[in-house]
Amino acid sequence: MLRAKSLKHIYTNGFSLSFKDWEIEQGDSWLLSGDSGSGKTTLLHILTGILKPTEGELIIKDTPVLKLSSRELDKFRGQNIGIIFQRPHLIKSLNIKENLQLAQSFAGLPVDNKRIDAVLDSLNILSKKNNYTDEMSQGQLQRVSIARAVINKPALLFADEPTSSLDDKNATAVIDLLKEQSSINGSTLIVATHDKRVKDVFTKIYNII
Ligand SMILES: Nc1ncnc2c1ncn2[C@@H]1O[C@H](COP(=O)(O)OP(=O)(O)OP(=O)(O)O)[C@@H](O)[C@H]1O
Repeated sequence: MLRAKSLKHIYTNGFSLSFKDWEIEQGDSWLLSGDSGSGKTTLLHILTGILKPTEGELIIKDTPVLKLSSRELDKFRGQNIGIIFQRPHLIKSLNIKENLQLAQSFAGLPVDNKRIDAVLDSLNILSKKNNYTDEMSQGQLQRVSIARAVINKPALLFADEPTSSLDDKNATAVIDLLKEQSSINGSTLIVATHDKRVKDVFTKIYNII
């Protein structure tokens, strides 16, 4: 379902990163591992269409992602890829429900309030759907980020260092939640982290050397 071949990125200052080839099958759960500064975020940004690599090929669900126009790419990403960033990317002037409605519209999909309620319920924050982001705790905000990422049932669910700032108990809880949500939504999970505590939970590891 995802094939990355000969990916290479050269930053404007000349710093260059090359990535070994990667094939991801549907239903896999992958750990993207590597030391700090090895290129995990760079690779994650390439695979999610946020960063265009200097060279290489990226096929997701038979679509040559790097050949899409920016408008096509936005739509493709909205429908097929969910991303949980290190910090929540939510719009402060919208409440939680409206943030999720926006994620549906942005992907070119109709607003589906039943779906929004079901996702918020599965994450135990349904009662907070009319709250604004500054009326939520950090843990609740992280669950809203997960809700936003899975709202369109993405084929691929990516998370960038979701546990780095958490204690052992909460780190385990977040990984369990990501696994549960990827299973409910039929998404393939890829978690980038250098957090050694979560390594055992994944069936496959892509190591950046
Ligand atoms: N805009 C940029 N211009 C030049 N070099 C960059 C840029 N962004 C990142 N880099 C370099 O690319 C390398 C990989 O960075 P990246 O953020 O992908 O690493 P990472 O593995 O995610 O690190 P961490 O675990 O510390 O978050 C680093 O050496 C970094 O200095």
